[in-house]
Amino acid sequence: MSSSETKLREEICLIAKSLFDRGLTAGASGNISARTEDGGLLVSPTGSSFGRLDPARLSRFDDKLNHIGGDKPTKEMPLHSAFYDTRGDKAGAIVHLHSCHSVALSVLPDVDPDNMLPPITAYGVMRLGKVALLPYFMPGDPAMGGAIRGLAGKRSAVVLAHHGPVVAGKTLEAAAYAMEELEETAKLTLMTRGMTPNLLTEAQVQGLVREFGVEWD
Ligand SMILES: O=C(CO)COP(=O)(O)O
Ligand SMILES: [Zn+2]
Repeated sequence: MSSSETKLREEICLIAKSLFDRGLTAGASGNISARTEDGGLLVSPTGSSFGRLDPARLSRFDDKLNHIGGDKPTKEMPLHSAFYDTRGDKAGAIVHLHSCHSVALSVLPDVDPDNMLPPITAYGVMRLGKVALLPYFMPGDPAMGGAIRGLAGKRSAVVLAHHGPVVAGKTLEAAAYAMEELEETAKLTLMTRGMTPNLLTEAQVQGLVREFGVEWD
């Protein structure tokens, strides 16, 4: 095994444990994947806990998405592969969690499905762009992949209603950072709901879009 793959396996498990330890996903929920140097994928096994992923047991796929090693992969492979297929180089890793505030916001009325998070903080806008709210699907339903494909690669982050957020990043670290901003922004949104908070203005949002190349179309 290449040293970069050994390093990536360790990074996946470290980041997953950090997310789990801070309560961003509980029990055996969530899944994570990252592109390997040879164009394949490393993926968390189905039924595994983010608190105890084992680098040696991660599911390994080749560049044709054949399962070539490790434990049985997450049942959300169609979700992950839809992001990789539609976002090209912009998707080097995918993180899916069951994060409390994101899920709470996903079930409230009057949430804009095209842009579910109000522009409260600069980092929320910078790291996420517009976040789409997708309808409910049963966990493992391959139709989730179809819903992601329907976004045509224009969104790096979505929330599945009654379920949880999914974020694609260029790197695993970028995907994790964006995921943390998503959950923090959902929390701030709930904390300030009904209080008519001041939001970033359209001009301030557009300034971030230009300066940081945020996807906002
Ligand atoms: O979050 C999950 C389903 O949406 C967890 O499923 P897996 O254990 O198969 O990854
Ligand atoms: Zn899930």
